[in-house]
Amino acid sequence: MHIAIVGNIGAGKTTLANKLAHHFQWEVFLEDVDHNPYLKDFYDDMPRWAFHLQVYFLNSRFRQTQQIKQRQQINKGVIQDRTIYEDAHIFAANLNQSGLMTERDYQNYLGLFESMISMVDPPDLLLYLRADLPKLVQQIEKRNRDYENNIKIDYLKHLNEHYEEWIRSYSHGKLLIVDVNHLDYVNNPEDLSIVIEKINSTLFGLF
Ligand SMILES: Nc1ncnc2c1ncn2[C@@H]1O[C@H](COP(=O)(O)OP(=O)(O)O)[C@@H](O)[C@H]1O
Ligand SMILES: Nc1ncnc2c1ncn2[C@H]1C[C@H](O)[C@@H](COP(=O)(O)O)O1
Repeated sequence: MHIAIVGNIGAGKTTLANKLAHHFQWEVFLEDVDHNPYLKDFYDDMPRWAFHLQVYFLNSRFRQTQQIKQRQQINKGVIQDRTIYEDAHIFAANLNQSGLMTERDYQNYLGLFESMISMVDPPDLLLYLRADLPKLVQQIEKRNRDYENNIKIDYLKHLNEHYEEWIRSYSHGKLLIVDVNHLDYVNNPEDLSIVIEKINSTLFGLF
């Protein structure tokens, strides 16, 4: 079983991924953030570093998908924090449309993505955490990563628009949308139970 958690920056993916991994006793696969050599530079100067960051994320995410495939082959459950789809359909697309990644670099990137994607298995369940801008801002501030302090509201807004468009057309498998605006699964165990019930119901028909 493979559940992938998707959503905008600060939506609560990592927090939920860890909690679900604990609950189901499955392995968790997180994003390569702390050792990412481009992320800080990217936030300082997006046009300069957009292509480098996308290639880095694409490679690290692809490597992760292959590790997840191996776990699936031996019937291990997996919770994944963010997918390779989001790199291309959300982040790279947004950078290109916002004029922060040139058409030449974007097409080069998409060629690489297309070559890789045929080797990627979709998750059994895509769990989209939908959050409005105030919730995202509040949670990004709460996490307090210094390089994210200057993220513009417009950047988050455009990412949210891309998420909504992508989710509308998602067709690779089961999809569960959870509105997290009024959920606090950090401090409130009942809120976590609500999410777990929804997952069980969507995946196994249990409630
Ligand atoms: N539903 C929630 N309610 C309250 N706080 C949350 C919730 N989800 C996440 N948080 C807090 O918000 C911050 C960002 O969450 P995180 O899981 O790192 O988001 P993401 O991985 O989506 O970027 C963390 O400090 C986390 O404790
Ligand atoms: N593909 C990406 N392009 C740009 N930025 C990205 C990409 N994938 C992740 N990020 C950024 C967004 C955040 O600053 C960190 C971690 O993501 P989070 O949603 O907080 O887990 O990396």
